[in-house]
Amino acid sequence: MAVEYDLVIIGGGSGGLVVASAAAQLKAKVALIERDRLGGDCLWFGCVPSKSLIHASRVAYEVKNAARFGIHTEHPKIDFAQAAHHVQTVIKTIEPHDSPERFRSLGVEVIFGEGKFCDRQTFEVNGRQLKARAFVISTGSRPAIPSIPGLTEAGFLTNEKVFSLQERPDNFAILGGGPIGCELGQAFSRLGSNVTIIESGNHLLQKEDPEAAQVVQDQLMSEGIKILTQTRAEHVELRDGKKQIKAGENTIIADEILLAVGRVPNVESLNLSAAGVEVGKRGIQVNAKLQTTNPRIYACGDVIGGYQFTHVAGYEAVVVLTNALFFPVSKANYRVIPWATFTDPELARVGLTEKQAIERYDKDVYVLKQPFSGVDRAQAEGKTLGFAKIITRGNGEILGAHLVGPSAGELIHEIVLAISNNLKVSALTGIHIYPTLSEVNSKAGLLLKKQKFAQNKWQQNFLEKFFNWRRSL
Ligand SMILES: Cc1cc2nc3c(=O)[nH]c(=O)nc-3n(C[C@H](O)[C@H](O)[C@H](O)COP(=O)(O)OP(=O)(O)OC[C@H]3O[C@@H](n4cnc5c(N)ncnc54)[C@H](O)[C@@H]3O)c2cc1C
Ligand SMILES: NC(=O)c1ccc[n+]([C@@H]2O[C@H](COP(=O)([O-])OP(=O)(O)OC[C@H]3O[C@@H](n4cnc5c(N)ncnc54)[C@H](O)[C@@H]3O)[C@@H](O)[C@H]2O)c1
Repeated sequence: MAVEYDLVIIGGGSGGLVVASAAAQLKAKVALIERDRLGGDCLWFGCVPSKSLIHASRVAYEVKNAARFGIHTEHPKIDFAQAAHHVQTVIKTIEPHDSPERFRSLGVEVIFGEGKFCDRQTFEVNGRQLKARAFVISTGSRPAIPSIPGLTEAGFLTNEKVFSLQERPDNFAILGGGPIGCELGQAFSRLGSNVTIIESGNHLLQKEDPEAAQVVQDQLMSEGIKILTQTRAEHVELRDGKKQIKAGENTIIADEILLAVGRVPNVESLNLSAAGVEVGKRGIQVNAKLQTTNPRIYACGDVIGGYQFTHVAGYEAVVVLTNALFFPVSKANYRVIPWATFTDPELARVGLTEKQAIERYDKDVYVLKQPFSGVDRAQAEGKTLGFAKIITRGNGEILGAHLVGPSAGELIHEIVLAISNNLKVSALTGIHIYPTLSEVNSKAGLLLKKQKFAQNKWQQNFLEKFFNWRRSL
């Protein structure tokens, strides 16, 4: 059956934009359907605004704490509206890269509208029926809204509204202590809000190495953030213009509530059943080739409910691109997926946790832990909190790494490169520039040999005897 398009992409965010631009540059006929603005969560309500706000708040913190370096300043006066303006300026500067004009100039037909599938090969939008050889669903996710009595009536913020605030909430309650709750909790606190984070799990950052997560949790608490773990908000009530949250034994009075309790996939309006596309608990079901249950329809990014990161959506987009345009032979490989939470200290991870490694390799697991306090550059900058923890096997195979400390999100890439290329941990021990923070990796890498030597009594005895004998000659 003749079709009008090689590819129709639904959703123009981190995943969809990569597929659209690459496919058009490969001369395929491509339509990109977007119901709102191109750019997706990352540009408008996610990575870009959050990292911009975090930067402003970090400057405030550094100024406030400059006296330890002999730099005495007035207590910083925080103009929240100007910090919010910085956030919007960064978005505006990056936006042209994701603009409809740019995509049209690349040859993509950009269609604004919210459509739906009519059958397995047709998508209808703005009254037009688009037939394509293949489709890509990259409609992302939205914040999960827990059903808490009184919450809707009292009002709440999500990541879609929080970056538009022009006034700092004096008392700010955050439900959820994942990456959004921790990053924004610390940022708002450093900009002057009294922050309370309510987390149902037993510690913040549940997906991280617990010891590394504890370093972040302790730092947030030391900055004055109130953290309630193993606690859920049960009821919210608006009283005298304030939101009163009942959570276990606690009553929290807040000017604003931010919801950060996870995500749900954007699938409802797509009429996926007409196309034979099945949706599971976390999102659209896909196989390793990122084909849905209709093999001509692919899906990538947050909507499939896997690793919900911009760089993963971009990676999956490339797998989808080659499969959807040519032959479906490419498989997504999630062996080496790094990510970072941009709190201060940052927390970055790749690969297995210690617990997962022990479950898989039992006694053949070594934990190489190097604190930042042993890195001279960290001392010079007064940034000694945290550590690098590299998990290896006895043969030096790197199973995972957890870095918590200054610039952890940058430093992890050396280990990512090593794991991706199947390099042993000894590869990290090559000459590193002194004094740099990246010495944390080389110092951690050296620990495998040290630990093995410390365990090897025979080798120690042998060397002791050898040196005794040589001195006696
Ligand atoms: C506060 C916050 C901070 C974050 N920080 C980071 C970070 O630092 N690093 C990182 O890697 N990730 C971060 N993320 C996650 C990242 O934003 C997402 O993983 C990424 O945007 C997912 O890309 P996507 O293409 O799947 O979805 P999106 O980029 O959200 O794109 C989906 C697009 O589809 C459109 N759409 C939805 N439904 C329809 C429909 N029915 N029809 C047409 N169009 C539709 C939407 O309008 C949107 O434009 C953050 C997320 C949040 C919320
Ligand atoms: N730096 C980054 O890369 C970055 C930053 C922000 C967000 N993200 C992405 O966005 C996703 C969503 O972030 P998120 O923080 O909303 O979700 P999340 O699922 O990662 O964390 C949500 C937290 O809320 C807790 N929770 C769930 N229900 C609760 C309830 N009713 N009361 C209290 N706590 C509850 C969970 O235990 C969990 O710790 C992340 O998983 C990540 O993929 C990435």
